[in-house]
Amino acid sequence: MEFKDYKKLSLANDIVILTATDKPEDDKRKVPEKTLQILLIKRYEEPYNGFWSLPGGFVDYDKNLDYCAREKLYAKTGIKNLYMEQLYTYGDTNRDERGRVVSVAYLALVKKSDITIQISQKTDSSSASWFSIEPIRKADEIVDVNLISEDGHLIVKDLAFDHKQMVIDALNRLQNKIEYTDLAFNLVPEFFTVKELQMVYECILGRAIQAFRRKISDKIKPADKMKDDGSAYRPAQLYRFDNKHSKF
Ligand SMILES: O=P(O)(O)OC[C@H]1O[C@@H](O)[C@H](O)[C@@H]1O
Repeated sequence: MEFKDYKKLSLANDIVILTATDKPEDDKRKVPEKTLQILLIKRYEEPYNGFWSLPGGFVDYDKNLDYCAREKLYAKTGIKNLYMEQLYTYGDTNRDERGRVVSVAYLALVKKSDITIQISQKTDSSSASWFSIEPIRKADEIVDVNLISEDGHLIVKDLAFDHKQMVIDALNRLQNKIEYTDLAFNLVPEFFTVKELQMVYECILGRAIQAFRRKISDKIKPADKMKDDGSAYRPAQLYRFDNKHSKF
């Protein structure tokens, strides 16, 4: 067969954008636990009209794949310059009823403080929203997920297309990579306490980590600052990422 004889496919990008944020905390004296959140977009057209979905879209014929993913992300959410890696390629023949659409999914990590303002500036910001992630694990693997709106009222169990599987795969990727890479530092501000960093690791892994300070010590360095939250307690030392050991 010649090139012209092969039927052409359509190509899409989808992006799993994750951030870590404080869980609502009753006891104001404690460092709040963290929860992972994901940015979803509401669809206002068929297929899956009215469903929540990952930000994404079709790849432009004349643009590079990674460039397109970043451009679509910016167009739909106002976010740019964030950590992003390819996750997986989703190619089931029936994944999109409009035709043969293969989607290359990306995992993006972002500090929430960097992007809140940009989202609120978007004209259609009402269609973009953060959801807290409640992973369902079997042994150590994440096998399903519930997504809960920030006010806790809406629980999303199904997403458009195969996007829920993309979310599950992204969470497993993050969980598997976090212990041997520096990925977690994309989810904390420039200055953080050891306890805050530990909470980020623990919410990704879904379990407590013993002797965390010792395990992390060669990746962080003290900053010339203390965290004073106004409480009667001693201010905590702030640290920053020490990227001399970075694998990136
Ligand atoms: O959002 P539109 O442009 O309709 O279509 C793009 C979507 O079509 C799906 O196959 C992809 O997963 C992507 O999210």
